Amino acid sequence: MPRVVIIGAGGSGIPLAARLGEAGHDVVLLESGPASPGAGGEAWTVHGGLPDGPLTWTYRAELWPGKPWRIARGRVLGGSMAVNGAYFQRPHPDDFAAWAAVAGDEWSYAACLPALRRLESDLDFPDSPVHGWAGPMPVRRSGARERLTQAFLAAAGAAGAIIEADKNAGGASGAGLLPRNALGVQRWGVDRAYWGLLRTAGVEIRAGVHVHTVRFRGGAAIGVEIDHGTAAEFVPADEVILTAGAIETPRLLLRSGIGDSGRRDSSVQPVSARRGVGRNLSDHVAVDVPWRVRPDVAVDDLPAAWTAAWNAPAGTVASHAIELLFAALPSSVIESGDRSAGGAHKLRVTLADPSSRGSIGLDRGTVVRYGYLSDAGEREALRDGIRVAARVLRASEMADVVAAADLPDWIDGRGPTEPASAHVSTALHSCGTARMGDVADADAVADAHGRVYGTSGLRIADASLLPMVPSRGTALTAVMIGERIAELIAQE
Ligand SMILES: Cc1cc2nc3c(=O)[nH]c(=O)nc-3n(C[C@H](O)[C@H](O)[C@H](O)COP(=O)(O)OP(=O)(O)OC[C@H]3O[C@@H](n4cnc5c(N)ncnc54)[C@H](O)[C@@H]3O)c2cc1C
Repeated sequence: MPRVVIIGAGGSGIPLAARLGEAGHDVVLLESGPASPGAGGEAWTVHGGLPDGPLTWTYRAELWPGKPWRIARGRVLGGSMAVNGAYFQRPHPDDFAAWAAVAGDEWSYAACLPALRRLESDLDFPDSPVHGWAGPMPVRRSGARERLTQAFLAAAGAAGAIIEADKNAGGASGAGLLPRNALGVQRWGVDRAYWGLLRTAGVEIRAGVHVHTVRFRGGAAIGVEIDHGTAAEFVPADEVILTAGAIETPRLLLRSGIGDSGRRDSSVQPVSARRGVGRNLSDHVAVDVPWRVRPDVAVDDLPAAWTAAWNAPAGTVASHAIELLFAALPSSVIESGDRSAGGAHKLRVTLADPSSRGSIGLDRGTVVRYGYLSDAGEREALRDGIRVAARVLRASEMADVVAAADLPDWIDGRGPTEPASAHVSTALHSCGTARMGDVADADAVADAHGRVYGTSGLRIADASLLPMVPSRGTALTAVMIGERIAELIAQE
């Protein structure tokens, strides 16, 4: 069997490595961060995923020109899934339809459903025909008896949301409990979930090694160069697969001579001039609407940060699709990991189907330029989303839990650019930076199997491939991509 070297042990890389190993490939998985399964902490905190943490990459970013920001991604076995918020929603069938329109039927909902089922054990719906019951990722919904969450769902229903019993069933979008990859307080990232499979499949894992470039002979990838600081090490491969995430995968390509001449590293031999490398960054802009729980309401000692969401399709509450993400714990608790921290809760409003696109660069300064809200229709849609959040928070169904006097003035204003721009951020769901598509499509970097155009023996298998971000969080999508590319390789 050929020797496959996979770069990046995150949401996509670990499932891919495990499945290729199971299929008998000789697999080496290289990870820049340390090998500490479960190192990122518990599922109700994202403390481990904040900038400057010991297990993160920290980048300078720009939400739109002139609006600086800083972001983090996981740098540890498990990648960003080892430090994330642990909500685990499937993409909607409409998201698959949009991907398939660009990349072909191999990315339709029907084609991807076996991978969706194989990756999970849905502990709430084990008998459902659309769910799996024997996969590595445990899926569970919490908040069914939690007072704040139930008030939010009732208010969303009163504001017009369809109530979804199972947000991962692929039905009409609406409001419901969030599926999560956690058991009690324990986050169950890919590092934990696939650990047994990785071991039995004989995958060789090397952590703490940073891959600098892919090396080529002619247009064929022959291995990778590891940067040890003072020395370099060459790791030979029959095939190299990039699963370094939507920021580092395009940067690796640009460092290795793949991309257009203005973007790629000019000091290396050009390999392929596909101009889509580092462009087409698609992510969710977010506005956090702060609100306070009435002083007489006790907040439950919940295992979850985010417990429920309302996914409103385009044309229902705004011209774009909107997600309202409900946190049943105060933000400072979620971000500090300190249960005794008090403060405001946040209802997160995101633009779920953005048309704005950003870019990733090799620059030493600003690496990620999101290019958010470049279009007036998006700004208006986000304002509409904030107005819906205000309606939900002021609904009679929430009156027993929300201290109405503590809602910010700007939710009725003209935001988000003013005065609410101080509350705008990113949901950290980056996709699309080396996207799939037809070879004749000048912006496509890879085919539907992730094979990079203009090369042989080089493939991409992470969210960089997606033509656009799904209308939900991206963690489950990342795992599915790893599973799906393993299936597509088996069919070649
Ligand atoms: C703080 C945070 C919270 C989030 N919360 C949620 C959530 O609750 N729900 C949700 O659906 N989504 C969430 N997301 C998004 C989700 O976690 C990601 O979409 C998903 O993890 C992406 O998987 P990936 O494999 O593409 O990248 P990652 O999981 O980031 O993995 C990439 C891996 O590659 C490694 N790597 C990169 N470059 C190199 C190199 N040159 N050499 C060797 N190794 C390298 C990295 O260290 C990393 O381990 C969150 C993201 C963040 C950052």
